[in-house]
Amino acid sequence: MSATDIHTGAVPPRRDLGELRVIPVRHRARTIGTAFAAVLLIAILYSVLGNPRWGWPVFAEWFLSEPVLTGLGRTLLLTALGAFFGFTLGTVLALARVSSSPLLAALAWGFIWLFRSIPLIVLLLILNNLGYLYQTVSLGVPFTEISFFSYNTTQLMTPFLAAVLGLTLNLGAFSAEVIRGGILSVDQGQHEAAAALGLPKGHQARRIVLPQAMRSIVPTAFNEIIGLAKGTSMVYVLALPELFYTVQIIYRRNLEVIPLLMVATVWYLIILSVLSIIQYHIERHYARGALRTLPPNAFRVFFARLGLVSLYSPARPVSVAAETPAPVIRARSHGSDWANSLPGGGTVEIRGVTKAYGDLVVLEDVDLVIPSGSVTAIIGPSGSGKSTLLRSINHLERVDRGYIAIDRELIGYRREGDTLYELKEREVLERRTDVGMVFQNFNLFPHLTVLQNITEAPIKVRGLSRGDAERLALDLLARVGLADKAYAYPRQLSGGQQQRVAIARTLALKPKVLLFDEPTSALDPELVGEVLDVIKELAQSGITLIIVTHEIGFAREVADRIVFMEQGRVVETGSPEQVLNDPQHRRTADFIAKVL
Ligand SMILES: Nc1ncnc2c1ncn2[C@@H]1O[C@H](COP(=O)(O)OP(=O)(O)OP(=O)(O)O)[C@@H](O)[C@H]1O
Repeated sequence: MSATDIHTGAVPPRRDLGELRVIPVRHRARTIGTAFAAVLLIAILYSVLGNPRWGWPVFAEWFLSEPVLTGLGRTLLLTALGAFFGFTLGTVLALARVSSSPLLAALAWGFIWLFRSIPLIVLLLILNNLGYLYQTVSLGVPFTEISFFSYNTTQLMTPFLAAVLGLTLNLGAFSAEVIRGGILSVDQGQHEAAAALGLPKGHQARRIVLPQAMRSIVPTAFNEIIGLAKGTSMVYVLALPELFYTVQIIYRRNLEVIPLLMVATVWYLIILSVLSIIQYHIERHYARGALRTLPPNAFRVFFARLGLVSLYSPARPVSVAAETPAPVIRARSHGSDWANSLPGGGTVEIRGVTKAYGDLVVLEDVDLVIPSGSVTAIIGPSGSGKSTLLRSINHLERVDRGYIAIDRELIGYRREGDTLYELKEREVLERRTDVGMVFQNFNLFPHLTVLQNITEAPIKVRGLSRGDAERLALDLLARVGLADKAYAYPRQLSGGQQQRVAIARTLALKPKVLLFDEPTSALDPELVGEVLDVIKELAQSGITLIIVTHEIGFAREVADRIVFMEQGRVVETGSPEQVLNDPQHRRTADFIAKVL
């Protein structure tokens, strides 16, 4: 660019820029490192291929020979069976470890402790000698003559069965801890959201918790499987001719030790490479929703290395929409099927509710009746027990004294005279579906698309067909202004959009009562309005709304009644004008003066 250009501010013609040559910065250390790597590689290749003692002709003779391939087949079969049964056992043990039954958890812990302590080789030898300890293996009713079957242990426990059993027990114990680590890594909010939607425990584990846990399970699990594939060589102690034992037999006869060890090594390298590719794809599968953009698949990485394509496809969002064409969404707003089929609001009765965490009394003798179809805002200082009260309404928290009923039906209990019997999990889940809950942190399921988030509970809990559930979900998404986001994953949405999806998800169960736990406090100020607008519209729908909020202006605008809580007690209730403009208690007045 000339000096005149600078003074006049004229932009140089485009072709001038095109003619400029770009010289990338030189990294001297990187160049030396690359040269060193190249020399090292050449030296290794020269030493391996140039030294006749490696015996490559013998390697070539045996690499695809029948006994080696038979041994390889056995290694692969042992790996597959050990991995399948080992991880199945590991999953059961991990679920037992995190279960609320102390005995079950202790039993699982004992199993893991024992089988992680015993070296695999010792375990295999014990199993191989089981016939010495127990002559027969039988199944029957203890202390009676009844027997369903009985086998001779020595005949039953073949070397192959002992190998599969030993590898299964060993991998089961190690993988249980890997799986438990994965389960613990899933946010508590995910469990709560699933429970609040009334999803049964088994379904929660299968559809919500385990798929998310897989992200941290898969890398370590593959380490275990690779260890297992190599660990199968340990079954030589059972004289079972898998890959390693087969080459041992061959080199003892022809004394070509190194070439035959190379045969085994190269096959193990191939197994490991295949497992690594499988691992990459499984990790990629479970990354759906966890990342805003999926990592490229292995083929793309390969072709990108060759410079044939770019590593990432241009601006292609991770959404099913990219793979499945989205159906035409017919937005039906007011007067839709959904709105017409609402069950109407429920009356919430909270009677003498008291709850403590250890010595800390969080709720003390709370008495409230919230009429059907009303909008109640609960306000109060931090730690006053607002969220705990809300969570007690749908039995996410168990109260110590008193009871909570919706339309005269207790949520977590059955009443007989003066006694309350706690309901079974299934019954609690059924009743809970009348009470929807929207959380502060949205708690959407990140591995499911927006549509799947909404349809999960209606299909599982309400028994809707997939088609009906999807129609309902699309209708609700249109109502909250997100019809075009049905096939996106939650992480691809803004906070405000995520919260609107969470509201739609809750509405899909057609609850009588809707609980909002500070629905806007995790949002940036400019996103608060869009969520509040949706809640304002819901206030007209006839559903009973109970909102814990710090948005006093919003509470004034939308609520019929305000409840002020402090130190676990209801201090004052009344219309917004009364509580906010003319509070009866000094503590209410102090709080309002501080927040307004
Ligand atoms: N699981 C728990 N274990 C022990 N203490 C708890 C537990 N959950 C809540 N608490 C305590 O109970 C009290 C009430 O908590 P809660 O979350 O209901 O208050 P809050 O009024 O909703 O507060 P905030 O407005 O800050 O959310 C707090 O002192 C809190 O530390």
